[in-house]
Amino acid sequence: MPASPAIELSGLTKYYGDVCGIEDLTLTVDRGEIFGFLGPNGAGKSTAIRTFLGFLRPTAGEAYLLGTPVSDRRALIEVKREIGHIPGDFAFYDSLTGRRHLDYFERLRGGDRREELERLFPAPFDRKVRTYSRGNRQKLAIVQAFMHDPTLVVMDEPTAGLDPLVQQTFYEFLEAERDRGVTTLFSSHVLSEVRRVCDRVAVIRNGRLAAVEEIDALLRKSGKVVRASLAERPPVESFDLPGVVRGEYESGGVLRLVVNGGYDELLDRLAGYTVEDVEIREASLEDVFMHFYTGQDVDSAGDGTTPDVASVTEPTDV
Ligand SMILES: Nc1ncnc2c1ncn2[C@@H]1O[C@H](COP(=O)(O)OP(=O)(O)OP(=O)(O)O)[C@@H](O)[C@H]1O
Repeated sequence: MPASPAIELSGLTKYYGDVCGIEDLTLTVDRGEIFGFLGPNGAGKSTAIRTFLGFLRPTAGEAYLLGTPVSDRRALIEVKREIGHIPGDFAFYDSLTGRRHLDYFERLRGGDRREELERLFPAPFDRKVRTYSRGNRQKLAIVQAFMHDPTLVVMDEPTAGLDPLVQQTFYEFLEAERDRGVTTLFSSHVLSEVRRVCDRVAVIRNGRLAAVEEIDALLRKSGKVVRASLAERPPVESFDLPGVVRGEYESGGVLRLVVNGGYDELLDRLAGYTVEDVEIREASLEDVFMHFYTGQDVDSAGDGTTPDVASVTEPTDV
């Protein structure tokens, strides 16, 4: 029998009273994936993680971890032995040293890989956590999440506070874990890191799933960014063409268009002006995000429905 998915969400919904945390999340994370949960502040990433790990009771729906329904509390205790977790707000005991924390987690769940991880993510383990920088707290959180050699690790913004070198070590570590068959899911609003390391990504917007995509497909779908310096400064609405999903003038006066097909029309239109310079490049994940966060009803399945350039608004903070 094939192994059950690492994570399965079925209509998972969580309301805090009247406030929507997440609504009707349905998705599957396969074994051995590095899966990204992307969304701006307040999108529902933490709520999703805390609900599918069983820390919050869902308002509706069900989650399965390694095939076990989270609502089965007894089975959940068992399956948690195979799971590692980095919460967004790790509640360390400030007056204890890092080492004492790790001793505690080792007694609780095991620590076969503790030494290896302490070497990989060194922190001042003999100092009290009170004195730790944000990065050192994160390193301690990483060591505790992986040291019992879990099958699945779920992390809420794990790289927050890590310096670039340690981030790099962390990404390489995740890739090596994937090669061993370990599944990791992490939330982020740092798009470059998701692009760098994830196999697939769920984009979450206002508590709902906006898309689940392979990273490559997401970037392909996002099309190209065309930056053009024009001698004239035609209104951005002049480029309200099929395939142009977003348009604006940058502060330096360069016209910037996110284009997804329909290049002929755009080139024809540009040819009507004096083009002093033009650059066409792959859209970044930031540009992709703008599709999802313009506040327009961009089709979540990405079937090409696009808002008019003129009505495209500034993206929210991602
Ligand atoms: N304990 C709570 N009580 C009431 N509302 C909450 C609570 N926790 C979260 N929310 C609300 O649920 C929604 C989703 O929040 P959540 O923290 O899950 O988002 P997030 O994507 O993790 O954001 P961030 O990146 O800022 O951590 C927000 O509207 C938030 O205000």
